[in-house]
Amino acid sequence: MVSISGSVFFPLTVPSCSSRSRKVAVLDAHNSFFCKKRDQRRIVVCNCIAPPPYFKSDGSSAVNSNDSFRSEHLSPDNDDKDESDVLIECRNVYKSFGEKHILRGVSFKIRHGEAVGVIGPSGTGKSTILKIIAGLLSPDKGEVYIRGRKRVGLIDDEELSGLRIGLVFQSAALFDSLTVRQNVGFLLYENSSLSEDQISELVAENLAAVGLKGVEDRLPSELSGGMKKRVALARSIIFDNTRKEIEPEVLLYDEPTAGLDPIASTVVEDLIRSLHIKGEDASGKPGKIASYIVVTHQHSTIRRAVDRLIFLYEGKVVWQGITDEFTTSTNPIVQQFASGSLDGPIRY
Ligand SMILES: Nc1ncnc2c1ncn2[C@@H]1O[C@H](COP(=O)(O)OP(=O)(O)OP(=O)(O)O)[C@@H](O)[C@H]1O
Repeated sequence: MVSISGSVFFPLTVPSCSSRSRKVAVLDAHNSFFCKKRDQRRIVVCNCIAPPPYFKSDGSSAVNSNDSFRSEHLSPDNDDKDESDVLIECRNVYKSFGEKHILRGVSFKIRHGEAVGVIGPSGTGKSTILKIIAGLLSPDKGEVYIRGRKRVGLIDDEELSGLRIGLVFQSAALFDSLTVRQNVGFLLYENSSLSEDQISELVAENLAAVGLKGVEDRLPSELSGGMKKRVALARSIIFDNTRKEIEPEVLLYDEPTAGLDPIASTVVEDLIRSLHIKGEDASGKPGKIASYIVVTHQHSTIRRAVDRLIFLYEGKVVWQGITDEFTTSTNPIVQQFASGSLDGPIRY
């Protein structure tokens, strides 16, 4: 799954072992497709490379990732801290669309083991920064480092850095004409040499991890909104487990609970937690996600699904803090956003 300038690339044809597609489709903002030769651009969402030695065997970091964020602060990062567990760093990132200057010097770090929320008013560039981290957009200025290696191009760079980065779209972005099995196993049908049976087994396992069983043969239209999001999560976490390497993975969630009722939101929030290495998935296994970032507007998601918050406003990080500080902060921007007040520095 690769996107450039707002277009998302997906393999186009229905996956089948006998005829692995050599084409990818470009899904534009209006969900229309056109074909593109796969060889023009490699599709990399899940590459499996061993973690560096500073990760413990259980996948957790040897370094306590949260110590530097015990108190809120405006400066994006604590530079005195050990850098060895930094998975992603945005350094002074700028991005404009035409005359719209969206990101104007965004800097932050995501460390191994972190669960981070990115919040801020609408249109402030939250989804844009996720796409830049995922390698779907390139910054106009500034750098993104993936495990200390500067991203030079777009998504292919992940392969060099040994970090799988998955982006879970707000809309779930499932293929309507494919079954749940084909949607979840999509990249494996396309990119692995696993047999259909092996892929089916992995699909069932990953659906179980998100609390879904027996839905493999259904079409997306036969699922509720919450189920679709869970299928999208299963698709994000599935990988070829016959490869020997253990891969750390970062998941980027773009408004995962938007449009869900409060209970369905809670289900998805808990699911996000359970997929994290500090959690346990629905089938009782430890989660596989090393770190994740959630873009959200929902208070419940802020409270339930993340430990640390990054507040974007007018193209910059204006506040960072642990989740508990969000409602007690004396920062007027944060206070206004947390209370939903019309009075304050944020103007609509
Ligand atoms: N590919 C693009 N081309 C032109 N403008 C874009 C593109 N992508 C985003 N924008 C614009 O950039 C701005 C920031 O968009 P973005 O989706 O990152 O904001 P956001 O903070 O995630 O907003 P929201 O909370 O409403 O989802 C918006 O004004 C949007 O219209």
